[in-house]
Amino acid sequence: MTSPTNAKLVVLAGPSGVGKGTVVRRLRELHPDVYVSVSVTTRPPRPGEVEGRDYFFISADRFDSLIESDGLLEWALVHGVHRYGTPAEPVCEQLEAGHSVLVEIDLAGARQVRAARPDAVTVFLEPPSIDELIRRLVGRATESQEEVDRRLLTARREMASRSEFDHVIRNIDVDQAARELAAILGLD
Ligand SMILES: Nc1ncnc2c1ncn2[C@@H]1O[C@H](COP(=O)(O)OP(=O)(O)OP(=O)(O)O)[C@@H](O)[C@H]1O
Ligand SMILES: Nc1nc2c(ncn2[C@@H]2O[C@H](COP(=O)(O)O)[C@@H](O)[C@H]2O)c(=O)[nH]1
Repeated sequence: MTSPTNAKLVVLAGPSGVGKGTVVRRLRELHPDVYVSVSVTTRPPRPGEVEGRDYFFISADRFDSLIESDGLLEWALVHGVHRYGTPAEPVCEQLEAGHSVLVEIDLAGARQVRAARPDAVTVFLEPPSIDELIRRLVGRATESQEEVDRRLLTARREMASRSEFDHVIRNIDVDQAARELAAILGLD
């Protein structure tokens, strides 16, 4: 898989609740043509999530088939519960067509992409503080207390990995963070 043009593969990672989804939504408002990969997941949809927009919600058997057929650029068991993966084909197609691609994934996935595609540009989105991260995760109110605790445990490990990334964006203000991400994607 090569990208003959200036098309970039940009990986956005960061702890659960830091605001990755929120920043990517703002990026899409600013740059409606940006291509954002849609992951597959074995997690059930949350209220309001739309198939094919937020995720492709698939069965564990289907996920196994995608792994076996090399259909995923990367995949991971995230927070020890559900599997998530990046479908390889649409990413390759976009890059070959000269379009930059943004993938929003966890730390394990970011490491796999970096190994498979050393030309990928990695971005870590960090919170202003751990207390603010907790406020955001709890305030979102989409997870049980048990799940919040699990995500915070993972978050502490992920925060320690920030120096592995090519860029670090501190998500204080959503608009500012989205503009910094756009600049990395070469959209400004
Ligand atoms: N800059 C910000 N200031 C204040 N609140 C924010 C900011 N960015 C995001 N939030 C809020 O934080 C919460 C978590 O954001 P979001 O769901 O985008 O996180 P995430 O990193 O995508 O999480 P996950 O990895 O679990 O999917 C949301 O309620 C969102 O509105
Ligand atoms: N390795 C991958 N991680 C992914 C992918 N898609 C999303 N994610 C990460 O999962 C967590 C949890 O997401 P949620 O929607 O259940 O809150 C989040 O941190 C995402 O970054 C993927 O394709 N591969």
